[in-house]
Amino acid sequence: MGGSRGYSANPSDYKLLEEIGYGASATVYRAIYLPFNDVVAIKCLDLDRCNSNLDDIRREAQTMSLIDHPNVIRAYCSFVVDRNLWVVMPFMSEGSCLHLMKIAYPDGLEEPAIGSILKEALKALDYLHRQGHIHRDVKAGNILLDNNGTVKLADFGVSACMFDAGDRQRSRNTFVGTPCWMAPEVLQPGSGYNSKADIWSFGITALELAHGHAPFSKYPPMKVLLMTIQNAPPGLDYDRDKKFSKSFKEMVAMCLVKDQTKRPTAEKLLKHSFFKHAKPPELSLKKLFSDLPPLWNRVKALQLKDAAQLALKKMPSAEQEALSQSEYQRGVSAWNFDLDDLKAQASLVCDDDDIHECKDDDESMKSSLGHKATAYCDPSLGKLSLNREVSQAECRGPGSIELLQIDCLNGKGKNLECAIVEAGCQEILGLKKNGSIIDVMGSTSEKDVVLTRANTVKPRETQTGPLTPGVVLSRSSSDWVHNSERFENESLLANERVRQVRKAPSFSGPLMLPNRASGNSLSAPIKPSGGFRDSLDEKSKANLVQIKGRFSVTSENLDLVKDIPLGTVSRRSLQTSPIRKSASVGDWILESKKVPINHAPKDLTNGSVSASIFTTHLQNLFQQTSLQQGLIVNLLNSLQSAEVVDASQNGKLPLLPRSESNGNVELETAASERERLLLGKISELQSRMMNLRDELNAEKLRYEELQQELRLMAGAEENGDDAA
Ligand SMILES: Nc1ncnc2c1ncn2[C@@H]1O[C@H](COP(=O)(O)OP(=O)(O)OP(=O)(O)O)[C@@H](O)[C@H]1O
Repeated sequence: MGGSRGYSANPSDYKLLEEIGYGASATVYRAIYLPFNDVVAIKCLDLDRCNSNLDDIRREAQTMSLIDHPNVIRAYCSFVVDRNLWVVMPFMSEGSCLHLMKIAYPDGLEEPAIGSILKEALKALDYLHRQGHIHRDVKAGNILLDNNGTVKLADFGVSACMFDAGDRQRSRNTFVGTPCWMAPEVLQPGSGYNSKADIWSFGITALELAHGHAPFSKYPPMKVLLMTIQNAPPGLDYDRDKKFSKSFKEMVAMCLVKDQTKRPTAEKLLKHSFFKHAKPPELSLKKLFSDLPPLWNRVKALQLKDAAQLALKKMPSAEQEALSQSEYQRGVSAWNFDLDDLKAQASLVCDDDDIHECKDDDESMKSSLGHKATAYCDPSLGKLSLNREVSQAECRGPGSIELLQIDCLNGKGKNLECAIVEAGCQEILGLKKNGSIIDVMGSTSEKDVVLTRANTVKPRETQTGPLTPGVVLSRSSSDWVHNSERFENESLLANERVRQVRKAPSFSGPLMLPNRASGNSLSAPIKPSGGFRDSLDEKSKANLVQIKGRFSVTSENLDLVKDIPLGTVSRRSLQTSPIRKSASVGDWILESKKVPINHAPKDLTNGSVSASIFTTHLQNLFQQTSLQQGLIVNLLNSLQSAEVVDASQNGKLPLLPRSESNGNVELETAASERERLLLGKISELQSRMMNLRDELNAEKLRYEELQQELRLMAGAEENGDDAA
């Protein structure tokens, strides 16, 4: 292979210089072809990282060398060096449009520049399509610029062959590509696609150049897949994109039609008024790079930033994901998809902010990918990918990455990422304080910088891996513990649980929860009955009749506590009362056994018992009776108001209507109903009070009788002594 135009296939004829680009499986170097002293670019493809066999690679490289169009990068020659394929190409001194935007135009380019770039790229596509080729990877990262304004479409053939041997859709339902740029028909297996897929990607590239990033670029790939299939096509917004012309918007809309048959061909699109009025690139593009440092320095700065972003992800498990995400964010086209896997993952993705959207996504997936609902709930899928966003800065695409860069270049960076970038950027870019980059970037407001930093230091968590109870609990249980500390009330706890379930990602399938290790264990499952029930001892549980609000009623104390709101009982009374506060959950438990109300001393009449024992016992009894009396009085004092509040909250008593507009009749009805219920309660309480009074009087009588007996016994003893 090779040898065209006199370039040899001898590696020693080339001197590799700086790295000027990197992709999924290739690194691109600036190089000198020594015999001619000519600057070239050499793409070094790591054959070990490619899936295709050498024959496929050779064939594609040959195809590439046959291409002859001013807007398509052609290979001068290609040859194998160790385990690498070297492809020698013309050197494009300003690199790709993506790198250009990343380094200097985070919010996109101006329309005249976009028009020029797109027109040249479209000419390339027109040529390729006429030749029967589909590019399949049209994006800003593959549009190369030279300092004289030349625009060339790159990455044709070789990378496609590297990964899919000429057929992007493989038997395993996997395909490669950069999802944000992919046409819906490419993402949907079996539907087939043709050169119109390039027109869709071309439309996405137009948006990328206009905004600095592709639509949906902040989302993980599986979500992009869903959104591309289900959402309305992206486009230039008539309000947000006011600065762009109507013809530009129209041209984009023509490309981004979901029905591929309705998209124009490249030839037809070239006739659109937007391109008719496009300026020659040498006029509109040169000024874009006038103040920028050399390409290799820009690339190095971007690499440092990427490396720093990866360094931020310290957890080993996150590294792989971060790397993948970084590649994805960079728009690397060799992101490998397994459609089955993606469908499974996509069904589990649920963004906090996008619960609704996610729901729609699922619906769409069901219809567009032919999945049944049960497929999404199948725990056997085994894989879980919670909505993964490595960091806000990363996810917001090149624009936000650039802001971070600005922060660092200005020497304001304080976090790890900035520290690393800061250490290298100034030197790499050869910048002085009044250097061109700083001037260009200095226009960015302080606010943006602060925002970017804040976003970066607060990465959003994502977990990828098998759906195991541990994964679920590690997140939810800590939240639970935190929240249960705040809410003692069982009903509040239940509400909180509902909220947590809503907040948590929607996991489908049964979960085997581990047994509680200890009461304080963070991983302890929350029982449906809540904390209060757990606080009761075994005996209480056995007697448990009802848990009502904050109170338990057991069969032992049923009569005593029936319907009495104890929360209003004074503390002083409670210290010696049968009501105590549960230490664990702060609820009140009534222990009727402590003070047996109707307990009559059985041995009082037994003459063998000494009078002093009787006296102590009777004094205790009297004390308890007095306390009970005090308790009853306290209860009665507080009962009425407490009952009103409690009953109102429980819906037993109708609250008086507050709105005056309800009219007098309604007001009166409610008032009389309320009055009736209150009166009922009062009479019920009165009868209960009378019963208690009777009991108290009986106790008093009994007490007096006992005292009488005591006196008699004492007198008898005295008489006996005298007689003796
Ligand atoms: N001829 C060239 N002149 C200057 N820079 C180049 C040239 N070819 C490639 N590059 C730079 O190298 C980067 C990677 O090159 P390329 O896209 O061919 O690699 P890749 O592995 O195929 O990447 P991708 O993942 O996008 O397919 C480009 O985005 C561009 O910035």
